Amino acid sequence: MAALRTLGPKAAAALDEELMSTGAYSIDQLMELAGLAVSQAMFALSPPQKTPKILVACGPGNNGGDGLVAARHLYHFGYQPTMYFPKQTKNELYQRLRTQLEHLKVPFTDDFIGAAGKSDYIIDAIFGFSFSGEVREPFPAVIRALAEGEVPVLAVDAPSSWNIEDGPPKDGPGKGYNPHALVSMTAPKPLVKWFKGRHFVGGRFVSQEIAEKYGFDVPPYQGSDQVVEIGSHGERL
Ligand SMILES: NC(=O)C1=CN([C@@H]2O[C@H](COP(=O)(O)OP(=O)(O)OC[C@H]3O[C@@H](n4cnc5c(N)ncnc54)[C@H](OP(=O)(O)O)[C@@H]3O)[C@@H](O)[C@H]2O)[C@H](O)CC1
Ligand SMILES: [K+]
Repeated sequence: MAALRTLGPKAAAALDEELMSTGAYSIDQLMELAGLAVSQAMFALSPPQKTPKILVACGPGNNGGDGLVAARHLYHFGYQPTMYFPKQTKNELYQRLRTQLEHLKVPFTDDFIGAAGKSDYIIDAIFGFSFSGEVREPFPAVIRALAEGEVPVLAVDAPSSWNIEDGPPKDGPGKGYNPHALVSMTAPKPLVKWFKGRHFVGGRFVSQEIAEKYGFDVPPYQGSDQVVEIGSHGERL
């Protein structure tokens, strides 16, 4: 079966822009749908009875926002999330997402490595399609720990530190990082060519017309699922 078509970083950013302008979506809505999809991918990988303790690492951009939303849904699914969110922007949306978690008494930690050692699963919501260049502080040690750690990782949209077009870094903290699972938001990015783990697509709200305009495929979602599992490189299963 042919692989789903991929969406490069420029097209992915343009799609988000269109969804938020002529598409009439707000960023809050897109992030809520993305975070819900992440939480459903986590549930499909391993239910809370098996892996209750989830460490959610959030970066400063919208990839991190997806992680904040996912953690709230995971809490309601019965998991015990812990947040690592070292670089919070002043943006009001992120403050609200954080407050919602604080009301649920979801803990925030500054000690990623200590928390990782006590976790059953890690969600990597550090960088998505706007990552570029060398990993800057405070993230190199975190990315190194993801690359070298034993705890399985679910990456949101991209394994953080991977180049969106060219895949895994040849050196630096992300060298050798190949997470256990990936959930691509809306469509796989070109980096999936190098990905080896379990792979889901989420974002069940985009019309066929928009998918055609941007040159990607709407995957075969089932029932009321917000995610569908596909092959590592985007093949239909
Ligand atoms: N429909 C959808 O598919 C949706 C997907 N969403 C998610 O949004 C991300 C893309 O979000 P964006 O805000 O554009 O960017 P990122 O989160 O990927 O990253 C931006 C921040 O990362 C920092 N950054 C970038 N490069 C580096 C680096 N080399 N070292 C350290 N930090 C880096 C950058 O920080 P600054 O310090 O420079 O400000 C940015 O702040 C997409 O992947 C999806 O997960 C949305 O939820 C909407 C719907
Ligand atoms: K990520």
